[in-house]
Amino acid sequence: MSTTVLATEALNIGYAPRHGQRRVVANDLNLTLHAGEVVCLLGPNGVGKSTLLRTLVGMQPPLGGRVLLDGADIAALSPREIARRLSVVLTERVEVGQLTAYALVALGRHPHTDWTGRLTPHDEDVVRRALEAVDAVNLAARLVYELSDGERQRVMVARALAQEPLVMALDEPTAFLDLPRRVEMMRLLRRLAREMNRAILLSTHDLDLALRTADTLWLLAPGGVMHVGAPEDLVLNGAFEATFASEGMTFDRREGHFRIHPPAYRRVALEGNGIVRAWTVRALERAGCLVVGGDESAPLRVVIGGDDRRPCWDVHANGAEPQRAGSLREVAALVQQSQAHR
Ligand SMILES: Nc1ncnc2c1ncn2[C@@H]1O[C@H](COP(=O)(O)OP(=O)(O)OP(=O)(O)O)[C@@H](O)[C@H]1O
Repeated sequence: MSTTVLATEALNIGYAPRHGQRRVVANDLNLTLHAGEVVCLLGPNGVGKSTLLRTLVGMQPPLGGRVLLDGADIAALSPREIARRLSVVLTERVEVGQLTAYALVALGRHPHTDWTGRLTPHDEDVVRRALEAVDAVNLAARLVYELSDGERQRVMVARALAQEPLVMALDEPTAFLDLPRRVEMMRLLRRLAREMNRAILLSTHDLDLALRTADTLWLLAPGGVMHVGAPEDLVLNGAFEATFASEGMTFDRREGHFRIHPPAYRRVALEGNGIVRAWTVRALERAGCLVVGGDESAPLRVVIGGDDRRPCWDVHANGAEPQRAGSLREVAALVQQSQAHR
């Protein structure tokens, strides 16, 4: 197993205001993060992901236990000592005034420069390599406030990289990004972990991307219960499904994604296979149906015909003459009509 760069010992997290009630979010967390590893911290809203992340990076004191950064208790390290080992990328937009992307990334060298803050040729080299690593050399001279969300996020990751940390912690780095940019960001983080041997910890609500990208999931369930494991193990043992269990939604273990079930569903037997079947299931579920196999009995039967490029559907309702549909919009309309006439 590779080097442990961050660990917790019997860590309790939460809030202990001077006036008011103590609020425990999770207790007795014993977690480890290794060099070269991508860990995704997942959990439903309000379960405590940000609280844990803030405690791990030393921005919030623990209620009990310790966080060890590179073997040292983070509570005993100075901010500069922490910054040499750990960098943080937060979701909130930081006010950067008139800084260029280059100047912002160069700020990442601060923990390594002398009191004048002057960059040595080595520091400049590190900044250039950080920009290269996130494919942002062409953004160097641009003002940060003019960048798109995706471009700014890459520059923020470059700033974190320029710190040359052992651990990079990112709070929802894919928030505000469109799907291609989210995939790109996750790929980038994965590559940085592998090629630069960084440990990367990120919190996210992107369940699908986390399942596909993370080496390890830290799954924080309601009540502060933490499940740790490879994504596939946590799907197979049911922890993933249980953590996100919600009325009207079930997790499809075979496909690895959640299905949304409208509350009032009607059974529809579906005959047919392949890609047309998959999209027909989606359309029928959206129309409020529970789709069962073609060999099961149901008041409605849909039979797929044609081929993948030009499919058609025969809708049989309660033994009446079948009606032919040339699109899934028509299938949904026929299903709804037959419901109205029930
Ligand atoms: N400053 C605070 N003082 C007291 N309780 C707080 C404070 N900040 C957050 N909490 C509570 O701690 C719990 C965990 O909050 P946290 O923000 O860590 O959850 P989260 O998993 O990051 O949520 P989300 O996914 O919605 O961002 C919540 O019940 C929240 O109300």
